[in-house]
Amino acid sequence: MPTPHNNAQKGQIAKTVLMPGDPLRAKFIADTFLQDAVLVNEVRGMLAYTGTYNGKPVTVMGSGMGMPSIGIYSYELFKEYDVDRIIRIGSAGSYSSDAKIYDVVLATSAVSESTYAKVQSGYDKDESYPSKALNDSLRAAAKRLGINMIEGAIHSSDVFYRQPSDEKPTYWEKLRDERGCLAVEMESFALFANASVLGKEAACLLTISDSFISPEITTAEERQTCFTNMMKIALENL
Ligand SMILES: O=P(O)(O)O[C@H]1O[C@H](CO)[C@@H](O)[C@H]1O
Ligand SMILES: O=c1cc[nH]c(=O)[nH]1
Repeated sequence: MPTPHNNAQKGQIAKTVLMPGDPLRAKFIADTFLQDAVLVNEVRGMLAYTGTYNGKPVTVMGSGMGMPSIGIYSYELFKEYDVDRIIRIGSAGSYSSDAKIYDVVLATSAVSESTYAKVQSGYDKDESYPSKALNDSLRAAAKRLGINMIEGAIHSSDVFYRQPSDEKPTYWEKLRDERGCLAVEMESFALFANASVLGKEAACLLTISDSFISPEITTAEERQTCFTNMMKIALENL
C-alpha cells in the first residue's frame, strides 16, 4: 500500500517510528543500534529502516527539513501506516545558556510562526504540544539510562537563514524571554499538530548542535553520528 512518498508496504512499518530530519541519521541508527534492519523506503532518498531493538519492533525514517516535509511523512505514517507514535530526534540551535552543545532537550511545546496547522486543520494557535504520556515515558527512559535532559518550549522555525537585522531585542531573544524557547528547530510544531488531529502520539528530543549565544558549532558528520544520547533515550523508551 505505498503512497506517493513511501514505497513500504503497510506491515513493514512498526507502530513506533523514530524520525531524524536527516535520512543518513536514520541509516546510522539502523546500522548502529537495530537488529535485522531492513530498508523499507527509499523514495526521494528518504530512507526508512525497520528492525528490532532489544526484541521490540521499531522503524527509523528521515523526515526531511521543515514543516511541509515532516507534515507529509508523519501524516502518511499515522494515517496510511497506522503508526501510533513518532519521536522526532533532531538537532537544534540553542537560544539559552541553559542549553549547551550536545545537551539533550525534551520539548514540552513547540512555538511557531508556521501556518501549517491553520491550513491543515484550522488550528489557529501558535503553539502545539507533544503527548504528555510519551514525554513521561521518555523521562523515565532517560532516568534509567542516567542521561540528563533539559525540558522546555522550543521554537519551530520556517526559516533557517534570516536576513541580519539591528532589531533589539532580537527575534530569538524575544522567543526566549517572552515564550520560554530554549532552542530552535524546524519540524516539531507540524508533527505535534498532525498527531493531535489524528489522535496519535508525538514527542521531540533534540541535541544542541550550535548556539545563538556562543560560537560553538558541530560538523555535519558529528550531527549525523554523535547525537547518540537522544537516540538511546528514544530506543530505551521502546
Ligand atoms: O537535524 P534535523 O533533525 O534535520 O533538525 C534540524 O536541522 C535542520 C537544519 O539544519 C532542520 O531540519 C532542523 O530542524
Ligand atoms: O533549525 C535549526 C537546527 C539547528 N540549528 C539551528 O540554528 N537551526
